[in-house]
Amino acid sequence: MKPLIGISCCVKPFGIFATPNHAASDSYVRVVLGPVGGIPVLLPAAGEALAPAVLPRLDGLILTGSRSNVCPEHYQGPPHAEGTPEDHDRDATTLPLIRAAIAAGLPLLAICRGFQELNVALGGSLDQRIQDLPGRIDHSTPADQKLPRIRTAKAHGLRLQPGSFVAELAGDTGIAVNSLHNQGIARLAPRLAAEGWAPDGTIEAVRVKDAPGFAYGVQWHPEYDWERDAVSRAIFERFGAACADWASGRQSAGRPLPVAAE
Ligand SMILES: N[C@@H](CCC(=O)NCCCC(=O)O)C(=O)O
Repeated sequence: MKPLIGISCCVKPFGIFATPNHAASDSYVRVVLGPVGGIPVLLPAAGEALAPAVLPRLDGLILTGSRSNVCPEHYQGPPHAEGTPEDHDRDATTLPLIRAAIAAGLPLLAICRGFQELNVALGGSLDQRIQDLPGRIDHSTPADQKLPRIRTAKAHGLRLQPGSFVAELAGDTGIAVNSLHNQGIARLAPRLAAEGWAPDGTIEAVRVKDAPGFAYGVQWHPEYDWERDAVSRAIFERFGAACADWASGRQSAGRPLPVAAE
């Protein structure tokens, strides 16, 4: 049985009345159906009650990227600049969901905003516009480029911790990654180990130090280029293998399985 993979949604206005909808990018659905080898399950931003209800039925969790930003109140940061997009419903859902998933040992892959949520959920903080900090490069989405190029362009290289998860996948070649973010890790959460850095020192990859299984976060977007980039694909294949192991354990341990439709 293929593993069920939770994908975090954002609340986004749709249609002529801009009514709130719960949405996630097609790139996450496709990567779960592809190299992850699972069944995607979109998780609405329905608040903290979602975690205990849904986690026992999942075999893995992806925290997705988004243009919105973690509200600074969650890390005692200064208010965002006027017009900075936020998604309070998503924060209220993913921060407790991350803590519960890690406590349960559920395989977890946090991407971009999800990477930032992982750090905040575990007690870290964020810088809100890293391009304004001395010595830092601009990691944000170039507004004048076409989306395909932004998503697959390699914006900067990464220094990887020898022996770390991504370093094992990248071999000696090292990797270059896309970059679509304004925010970044300021104070690293105590339970996270940094394993990858941009040339300007921005933390780009972390591991949950005391997690029993797969629990990683990346600031870049491997879901945008796994069809052409071997390391991106391998990240999802390793995550999928961890989820498949979790699923087989869940079946054998008799943990709740979705009730088959009548
Ligand atoms: N908003 C945060 C996180 C950035 C992020 O997740 N980018 C993905 C954008 C996806 C899209 O363009 O739809 C930040 O700016 O740091």
